Amino acid sequence: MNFISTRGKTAGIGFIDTVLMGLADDGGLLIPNEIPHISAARLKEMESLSYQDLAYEVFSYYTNNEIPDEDLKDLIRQSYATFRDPEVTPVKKLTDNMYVMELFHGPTFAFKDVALQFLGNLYAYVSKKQNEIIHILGATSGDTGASAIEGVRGKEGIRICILHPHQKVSRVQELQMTTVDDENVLNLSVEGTFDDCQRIIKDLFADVPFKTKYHLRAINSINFVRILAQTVYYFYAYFRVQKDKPGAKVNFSVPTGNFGDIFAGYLAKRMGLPVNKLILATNENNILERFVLEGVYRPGEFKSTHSPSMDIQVASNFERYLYYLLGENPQQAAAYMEGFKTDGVITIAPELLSRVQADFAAHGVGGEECLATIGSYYREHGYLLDPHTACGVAAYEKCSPAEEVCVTLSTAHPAKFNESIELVGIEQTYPQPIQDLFAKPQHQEIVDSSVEEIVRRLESFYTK
Ligand SMILES: N[C@@H](CCOP(=O)(O)O)C(=O)O
Repeated sequence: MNFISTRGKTAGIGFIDTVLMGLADDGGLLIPNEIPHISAARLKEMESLSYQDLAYEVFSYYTNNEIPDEDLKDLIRQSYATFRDPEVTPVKKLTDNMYVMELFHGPTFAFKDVALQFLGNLYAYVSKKQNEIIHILGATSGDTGASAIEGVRGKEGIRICILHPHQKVSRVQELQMTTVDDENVLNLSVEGTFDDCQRIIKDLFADVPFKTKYHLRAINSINFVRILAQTVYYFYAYFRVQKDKPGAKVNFSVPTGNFGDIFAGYLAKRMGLPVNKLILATNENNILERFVLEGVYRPGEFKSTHSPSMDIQVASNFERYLYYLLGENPQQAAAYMEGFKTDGVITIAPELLSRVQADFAAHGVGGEECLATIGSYYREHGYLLDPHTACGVAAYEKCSPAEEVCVTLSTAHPAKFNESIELVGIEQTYPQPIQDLFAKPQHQEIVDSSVEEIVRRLESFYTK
């Protein structure tokens, strides 16, 4: 196993180097040179593994023996010991054919912890073993930032800078990031949107001399390890459902903005997990829905919604999927991405669209629909959905036939988005770690959205 770029000019990269490279040096995204296939017999044997053992098994297909077994097990153990639920990602049944997989039991109450607790520990491990300086640079629409900071705060040999869009994340998301007072953390609040933050990050990672000089490392889902760690919970949920409904075909409804979480599901399917349909749930920023329905990938006008973590126009991982859709042809993938850069649109042929629609269904959930879903699940099932999960549930209702089984990924705890929960007229009690945030001072610098400004702030942070 080694890793190659979707654009074909970077290849033969080992696992640790893939982690460190983040974005491929040719500007593409790193992917395995071949997707490992797990046989049906082996899947059967994996059914009763604990979350940690399952993670070890899935990671082992990719780590290329670069991390000794005991060290890998230890990294996994440490990473999931911080979760409040012993199952890590418990699966709850809400109706006969509908399950919710709760991904929010980690330290920052969002699914990002599943991958970023591991990646934070892995960075610390590599930094120590290889005497590597790790300067993490990331962009967030709210959840990734807090989770990445939590994963590495106070860790020796590591500095982290996170860009978030100024006043476009929820109050709790902002507090989670900016109340951290460790010296190795810098929060830049960018006057712009998440897409501006992500564009800056990608420009800086694509500048190989700059990236090398400052040892830039990625925590966003451009980093393949993010995808890999998120793949594990698809296996976990599928096996839990099989226990309840042996032989059931399983759909997954996935709230997604950057296409990372749902791409992890696609990868699990390509590895042999019998995933039926992947339902792509998004909000009014519905570029991905339009792609699945019409075969046209074109950013629209940015809208602030009840589900700010999905307020994204340009989805980072789309390029990984495009590569597979184009028959693993890097020249074509590079040409499509070049076309997107110049014309701002990708249009695929009808035969490719049929393939997309064989794998995915999609629904962009409106604001009223999102709030109505929160209200009805609270009243009818006594279950409080966060607004992103509510988009997942609304998309499940629209796209998954009633007789089919579906798992909706619950990506965050509702306490992170009280602004929206209040609008439904529901009063919630915050978990203590969230309540505590309101009394803490904040640390952040408000900056404009130019690359030059960010470089200036980074250079002063790195040379402190
Ligand atoms: N929704 C994300 C945006 C960044 O996505 P990532 O999966 O690439 O980290 C967030 O909450 O920050």
